[in-house]
Amino acid sequence: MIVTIDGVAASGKSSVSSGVAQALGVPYVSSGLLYRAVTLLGLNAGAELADASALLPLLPGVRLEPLASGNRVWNADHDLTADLHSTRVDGGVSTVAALPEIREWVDAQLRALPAPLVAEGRDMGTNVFPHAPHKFYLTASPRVRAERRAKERPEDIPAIEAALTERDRQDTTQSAPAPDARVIDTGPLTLQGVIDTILADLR
Ligand SMILES: Nc1ncnc2c1ncn2[C@@H]1O[C@H](COP(=O)(O)OP(=O)(O)OP(=O)(O)O)[C@@H](O)[C@H]1O
Ligand SMILES: Nc1ccn([C@H]2C[C@H](O)[C@@H](COP(=O)(O)O)O2)c(=O)n1
Repeated sequence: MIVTIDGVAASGKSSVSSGVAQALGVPYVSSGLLYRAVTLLGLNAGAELADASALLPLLPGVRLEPLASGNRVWNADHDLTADLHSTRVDGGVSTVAALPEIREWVDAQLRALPAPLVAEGRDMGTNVFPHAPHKFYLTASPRVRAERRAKERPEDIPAIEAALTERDRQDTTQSAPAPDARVIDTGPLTLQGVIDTILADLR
């Protein structure tokens, strides 16, 4: 069984997916971490982020470890995870995620994983696992998402909100909900409330 949880930036996808996966006793996979890892390696190498041919040679050592408690991304024996959620990576990741060659590489990594699993991102329900029997799509207003993010980042709420809105705009192409996804506005819900809503639907 595959459960897909897509949604806009900072809508709670990874926190909710982790909670749902732990309740089900299965792993979850955060596809955005792979796009973030490609971006980090590209930035560190001084590569042009819009040039797939400069990025693809950096990827053979990249491996995602889909633990239910939190995913980790490795480049050979170097753990990249702690560096993937920086403002620097946020600023470049949409450029990388727009490259068809990089999307193909990410999709292949995800499809190679064994079911059952919870998969989160933007196009899990539409493109990567279109036949998944259970699909969800998380939303919340930019202000609500920025207020949540501000608890984890040094920037102020208006700056975070502006960056999230810009990333939503850049990611629009791959971010449409699947027609058969249940859309959940997480704004009025607690994190546990969203997890419980999904678990109730699955039962
Ligand atoms: N329903 C909720 N109520 C309150 N806080 C929440 C809720 N959902 C998520 N959060 C908090 O919002 C923040 C962002 O959540 P999370 O990182 O899971 O989102 P995301 O969609 O995976 O983000 P990104 O797109 O940047 O990878 C976290 O601090 C998380 O604890
Ligand atoms: N399936 C996916 C997952 C992610 N992306 C892109 C778009 C995001 O800006 C970026 C980082 O993802 P996040 O950590 O915010 O979930 O990666 C995508 O295009 N498709």
